[in-house]
Formats: sequence, C-alpha cells, structure tokens
Amino acid sequence: MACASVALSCHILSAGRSHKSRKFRKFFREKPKLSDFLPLPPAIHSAGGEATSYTRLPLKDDFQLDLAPGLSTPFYDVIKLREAAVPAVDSLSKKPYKPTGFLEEIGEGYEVEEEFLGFDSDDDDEVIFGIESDDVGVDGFDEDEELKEEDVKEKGVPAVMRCFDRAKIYVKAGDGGNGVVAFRREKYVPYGGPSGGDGGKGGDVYVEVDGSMNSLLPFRKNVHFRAGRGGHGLGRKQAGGKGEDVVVKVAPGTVIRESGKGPAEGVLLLELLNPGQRALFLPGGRGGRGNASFKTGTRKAPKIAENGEAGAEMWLDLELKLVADVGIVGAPNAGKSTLLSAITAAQPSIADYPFTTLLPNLGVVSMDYDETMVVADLPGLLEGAHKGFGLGHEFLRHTERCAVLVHVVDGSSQQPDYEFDAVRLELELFSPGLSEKPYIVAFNKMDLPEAYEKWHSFKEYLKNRGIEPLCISAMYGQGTSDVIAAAYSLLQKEMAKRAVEAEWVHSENLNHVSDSIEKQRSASMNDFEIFHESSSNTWRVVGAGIERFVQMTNWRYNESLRRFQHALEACGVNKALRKGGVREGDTVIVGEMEMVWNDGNEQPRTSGTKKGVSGSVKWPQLG
Ligand SMILES: Nc1nc2c(ncn2[C@@H]2O[C@H](COP(=O)(O)OP(=O)(O)OP(=O)(O)O)[C@@H](O)[C@H]2O)c(=O)[nH]1
Ligand SMILES: [Mg+2]
Repeated sequence: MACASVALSCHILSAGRSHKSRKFRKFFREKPKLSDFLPLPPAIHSAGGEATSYTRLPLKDDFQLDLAPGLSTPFYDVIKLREAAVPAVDSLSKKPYKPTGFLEEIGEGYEVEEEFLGFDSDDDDEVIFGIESDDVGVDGFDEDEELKEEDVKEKGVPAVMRCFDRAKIYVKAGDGGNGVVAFRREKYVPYGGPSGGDGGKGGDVYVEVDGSMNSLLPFRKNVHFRAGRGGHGLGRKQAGGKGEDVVVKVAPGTVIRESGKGPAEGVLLLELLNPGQRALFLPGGRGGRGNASFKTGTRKAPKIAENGEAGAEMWLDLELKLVADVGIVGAPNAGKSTLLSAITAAQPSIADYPFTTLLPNLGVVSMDYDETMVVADLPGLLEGAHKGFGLGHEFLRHTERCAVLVHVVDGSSQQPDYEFDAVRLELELFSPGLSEKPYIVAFNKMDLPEAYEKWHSFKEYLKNRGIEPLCISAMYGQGTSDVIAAAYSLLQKEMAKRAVEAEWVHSENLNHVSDSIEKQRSASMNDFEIFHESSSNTWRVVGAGIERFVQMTNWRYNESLRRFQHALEACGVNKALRKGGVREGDTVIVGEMEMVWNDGNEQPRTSGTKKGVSGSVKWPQLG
C-alpha cells in the first residue's frame, strides 16, 4: 500500500495571506453586487487548480433533502446529506491539479497584472498537516465501479490514516541491576568482610513533545520502547551503572491514555500540548542491594543480596488532536480548502469532488508581526459523521481543540440553509461542546449567480436566529479578510476566557504518572489483603509492598528464605492467614511465589526474641 511513500510536512507557515488573496482583496459591506464576484476566465478559475477531469461525481447533488410526504418544505429533522458522496479512490490517487495560469485584464474591479497563480505539485513544499492525497492508498474502490449508496455505509479508514493520529505503544522502564554477594579476599586481611556492590538503577522512560512532529506515523514501525536495565553490582563494593533512559517523542497535541481493556477508553494520563514539554513517565527500577549493604553490627558476613526492582511497564494509546485556533468545517465541496488557501500560504488539494481533503491541513494567518492564528481545514462532514460515516468521525474530534469554528456553506448548493443546519446538527450530535463553540458563518461561492441569488434569503434565515453570516468568494479571495477579522476577534475573546484554564494546565505536574508509581513502590508491607479460594485451598496475599519484596528477593541465597519468613511474620501475613483458617497443605501465593502452609514445628526461627511461630509457610514449593 502506498503508506510507505507518505509525504508529511510539518509547518508553521511564516507567510501570511497568500499572494493571490492580496491581489484580489476587495471588501464588501452590506449588500454585495454580483459584479463584485465576476467570474474569471477558465484559466484562472482554478485559483490554484482546475478541476480538470475529476468531475465524475456530482457536485451539486451531494445533498438531498428528504421531504416529509405531502410537504414542500422540509423539516429540520429530516435533513439528509447524502451518504454516498465519497470519491472513487483512484481519482484521489491522481495529482489533484497542476495549474499554471496568468491573469489577464478581465474587467471592472480586478487588478490588471501578470501573475503566477499556481504551483507545481512536483516541487511544492506543501504546507499541510497530513499526507498528500496522491499518496494515500485507499482500499475498496474502483474508478470504473459505480458507487452505490448502500455500498458506502460506514467507511473503513485506511491504515495510514488511522496511524496518522492514533497509535498504540508499549513502554517499559529498565529493571534495576542485581546486587551481588562478594567478600574481600586479601593477603594479610583474614576477615575482609562483605564487599558485594549494589545494582544500578534501571533507565527511565520520558515522553517529550517534539515540535517538528506533526503526526503519530513514526509509531507505525516503532511500537516498543524499553529503557536499559541497570548494571549488576560488582565486587569491591562497586555499584552497577544506571540503565539507559529512553525518550518517546510525540507530536504537540498528543493525548496519552493507558490502554483500555476491551473497547472502553483507558484512563487519561497526560495531555501534551506544547513543544518542549517533557514528562518523566516511568521511573526505572531500584538496583538490588549487594551483601555489603546488609552488613550490621551483629551480622558481619551476610550471604544475601537482592534482585533489582522490576521497571514499570504499560501499553499506551496515543491520540493526536490538532492544536489549531480556528477550524474550518462544512459539507463536502463547500470550499473549505479553497478558503484556507486564500487566507494562508497553505496549498491544500482543491478539486471539484467531495472528500478532496482526507486529512486536516494547517495554515497560519499572520495579521501582524506577532499576531498569528493557526487555521485547520477539516475534511467534509456528512450526515451520520458523528456515527462514523464518511471521514467525519475521524476528524470531528480534531475540532474539539479549536477555539473558534468557521462554517463554510456552499452558496451554490440546492438549499444552503439546510446544508448549514445539517452540519450544525452533526456537530451537536458528535459532542454538544462542539456546537457551543463560537463560530462564524461564511456563505461561499458568491461569484456564482446561483449563490448570489440565494444569499439574501440565507442571510435573512440566519438573522432571524441571531446569526450574522458573511458572504465570500473563497476562490477570488473576496470577503475573506472579513472572515479573518471576525475569527480573530472571536478568538481573542475565547482566549481571554481560557486564560485561567491555561494557567491551571501549565501548573499541572507532568510527572504524576511516575510519582504515583514511586508512591506505590514505597507502599508499606503491612498493607495487604488476603483472598481465599476454598475450592482449591489457595490463599492469595495481595499487596504492593509484599509483592515487591518477593520480586526483589534473590532465592539463590539461603539467607533470603530466613529474611522472607521473618518478613511474613513481621508484617502480619502469617497471623492473618492463621486467623483466616489456613490449614496444613494449603497453597499460599504471594506475587509470583507459590508456597505450602506448614503447621508443624519445623518452621524457621525468625529472631532470637521469638520462640518460633506456630505456623508458617514452608519453603519452597515452587509453583
Ligand atoms: N465558483 C467558486 N468555486 C469555488 C469557490 N470556492 C471553492 N470553489 C470550488 O469548489 C470546489 C470544492 O472546493 P474545495 O475547496 O476542494 O472544497 P472542500 O470544502 O475543501 O471540499 P472537501 O475537501 O472535499 O470537503 C472546487 O472546485 C473549488 O474550485 C468559490 O468561491 N467560487
Ligand atoms: Mg477540502
């Protein structure tokens, strides 16, 4: 599949509005004249691209209105956007357009200038947040095959697009190195004493936001991230080295969840928005102690050492949400990409068929030296997008991060007002929060007579609902400066509202996952629960502290057994088992260790002060 040749580019565009939009800038106030939108000759019509031969799918019939029987006016809730308006894949795999045109004098209202309008798609340094549509391999479509409505229900999203903004990875912190048992042997030093060094700490796992990344595609090939294990201790009290850290780099706007079991979403762990943010995610395991560390005044030659602590491990679900200020939404073919190309230097694919845009494109509008806003052009929405129809579902969630939405309505469609309502309904159904975002309505294609004719009634329709729409011709860059100004002013207001929230986000402790693991590691051994399975006479002792103790015990040394028995007695496990009614021969499981309970008197003595215990787990009966 064509995934391998995916061309990605990440840019924050420095250029502001495109050259062409400046040339054609013309503001209209209350009532625009049709002459304001004079169509240009075909050579220029493309404003970045002729539709050439890709007009196989109907343009205006993308929407159909289901009328209630006997009614000439459709109800709001029977609005239907056609589901089947999905392009043939082969048509997507062709170069969308390759325009090169020169302006000519075309009449009143336009500047006369020779100007290069197009770009060569071969050498374009494309400013998109995603992949070029000609590189996308989409299965299941044939150009010659007639698309039937029932064929295109819930559309499968190609693998490359799934990986673009979602990934599942495995991270593991390094295990601590083992401590060792060693004794100093030197001439003339008869009792040199213990000299086994401690193991080194395991490597940590960090997660860092890399500003140059704009997708999660790198995780298609790299799924496992393991930090290095700590070095084992050595003789002469030499400690092992620290394990190598691993840094998982993610794109700005990545949300990290613990992988959920089943279809349910896992627990939200981190939201990484800004480049440079770095979180210590999983701390490496502690190194095990060597026998030098066990030396005490009464125990001069201990023959015991610990294993290194196991590093924490986890499966994570990563999800990338766009971090754009303004999101352009609308039905397929409404002119969203054309608008983006008119107000920014982005050069998204534009063509006369629905679903030209498969992945979001980003562009930056710079009003002033330090006043910029990031605008995202999103794939078209159609009815049922909130349920996963078309491409909408994959990308609707990208709009969740946008502060402001710009609704582009195709003025030349049959019923622009119903198209607008349907898109709003889709947003609302996906998430009520989306429809509450501040938005601007841009009635597009005003250069076409059929759009011009409908503008007045559309405006009235929205005005009655308290909305003031703007009319534009994205193709000729007319009215787009009003859209920018309105979006920017809404954005400022929204940002002021969010300032308090942002403060909270910045003060958030990014290392909280690692902190909670550390906290769990320092859990007391006295904190445990006992579960009894009567059918198999099994007793399970569950507690982070005691389980960690078992994991770090190196059973190769005999003294480990004594220490373990002592720990079971001291932290009350034996007592609790006896109280629960444990009997001779029952199985006791602590962590990965399985033992048999022994009621006899052969139990090891735990300390000099105690005379022995009247029951203990017998060592060892490995399961
Ligand atoms: N006449 C005219 N045509 C326009 C205008 N804006 C866009 N178009 C045309 O409408 C068609 C669709 O434009 P796009 O920008 O690709 O539309 P889109 O909303 O991004 O479409 P999808 O990505 O498929 O959802 C193209 O043929 C454009 O040239 C406009 O202002 N006037
Ligand atoms: Mg588009």
